[in-house]
Amino acid sequence: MKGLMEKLPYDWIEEVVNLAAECMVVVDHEGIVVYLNSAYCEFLKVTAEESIGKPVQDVIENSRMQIVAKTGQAEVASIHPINGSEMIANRYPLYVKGQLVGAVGTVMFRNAQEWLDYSKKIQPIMEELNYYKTKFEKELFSKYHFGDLVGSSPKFIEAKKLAERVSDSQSAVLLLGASGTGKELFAHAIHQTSGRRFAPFMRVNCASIPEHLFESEIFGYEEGSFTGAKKGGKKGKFELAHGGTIFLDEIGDLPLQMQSKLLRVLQEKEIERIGGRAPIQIDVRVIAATHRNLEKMVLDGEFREDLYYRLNVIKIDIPSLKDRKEDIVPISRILLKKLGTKFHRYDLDLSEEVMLDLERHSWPGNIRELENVLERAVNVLDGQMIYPEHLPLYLQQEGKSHSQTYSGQLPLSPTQSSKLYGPVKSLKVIVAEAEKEAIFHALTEAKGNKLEAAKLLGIGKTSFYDKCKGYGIS
Ligand SMILES: Nc1ncnc2c1ncn2[C@@H]1O[C@H](COP(=O)(O)OP(=O)(O)OP(=O)(O)O)[C@@H](O)[C@H]1O
Repeated sequence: MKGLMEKLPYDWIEEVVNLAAECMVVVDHEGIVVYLNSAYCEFLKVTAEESIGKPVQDVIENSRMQIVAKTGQAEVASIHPINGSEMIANRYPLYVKGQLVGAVGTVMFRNAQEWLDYSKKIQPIMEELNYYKTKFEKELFSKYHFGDLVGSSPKFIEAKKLAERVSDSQSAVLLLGASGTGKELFAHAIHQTSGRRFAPFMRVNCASIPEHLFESEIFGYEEGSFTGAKKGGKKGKFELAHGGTIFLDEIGDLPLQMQSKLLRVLQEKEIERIGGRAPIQIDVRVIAATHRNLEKMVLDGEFREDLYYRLNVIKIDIPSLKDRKEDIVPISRILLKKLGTKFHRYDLDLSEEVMLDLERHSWPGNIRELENVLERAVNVLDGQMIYPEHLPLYLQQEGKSHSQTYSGQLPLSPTQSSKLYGPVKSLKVIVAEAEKEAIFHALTEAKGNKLEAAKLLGIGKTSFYDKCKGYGIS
């Protein structure tokens, strides 16, 4: 091999090194710089003259060249922070006639501009990756603890104590309660207190997955198992939850056919991907939740009895807000604190009248509805105290009808009337306000589902969307 470069004019060699090796440094056995090419000089903003003869660590920050020159161990594609940038460095020991005489180092990119161009391309990709990583971690790992479950009513304390006691058991848990009572929060807290807390928490909304996609979502599939199957296949939720907890939300909405498939997984403790040849062992703890009456569904033949018994090992009834009125104000205060942080509004409080209005309402949407009511109040509030006029119209009306029924002072004097109703507005404005409130109310009841909300209001989809647009409701 010797002499291969003999025909290469000497002044070409340097150019070739500059072009081919990008940034290059050569050190001797003691780690003293013996060569630094012009691209590296340019990048480091030094001259070759001032660098050659110096220990490499004095020329290149974070250098490990002196180590490689001693150990003879190559370091390939290592991340090397220089000038505030993460460079990719290769360090090779230099052997001449079988003797370790030093080391040669290169970093990718010939100059800072090249690096900048590259990092401009890579930056948005890294940001996107971080965004999905955080989202994935957020979704996959539970975030609530029992400390987040506010309430001191006996029924609620009983439910919370039972949940805490069974957290570490491997048995299935069935959470029963009306919509918005905190079933998902309970599921998170149980997982978070269990020995599985460092493993994933996977939520499956049985009501929202279309029937034809259920199997592939839950059990996954192998590559090429059907038209449109992703390359490399896909893991199902059970596989993703391996070692952790799977939360089967709205289990009462699971179609019968899917109930049989789910039962099989729970019995066999293994799943088979669509198009897969071998079963996959899984170890997951199941927590199911529903607002529906599963016992009645079993009697009506809508829910499999055997599945019901599998899921109903530990049953926890979560009380509705109307059955724990004493918790309404403490929960509201906690929610106001959270809203304060979200909207940068601090020391928010409830007036006496508002506390009474909140305690009087029946809260069909439970804590979710309470959250929406308070968020709305914070949005229309100027100071820190929430008064009845900051509540949605339907709550104001309830409050008013209560005072009308019980005050025994009807008809009201003009002063009383304007105190209660405020200044007289045009009928058009009053109708618009009432419509807006009705839309908010329906959206709360329908958990944000616009089609459902339109149905509740008895109007068409287009008309509903038009109204939302008109009132700036997104
Ligand atoms: N005890 C509680 N203390 C404070 N906030 C709560 C409590 N319970 C529920 N919440 C809040 O109320 C909202 C609804 O809770 P969650 O989603 O857990 O209810 P859910 O019963 O699972 O509802 P759905 O059946 O509609 O899915 C959430 O934003 C949650 O943070």
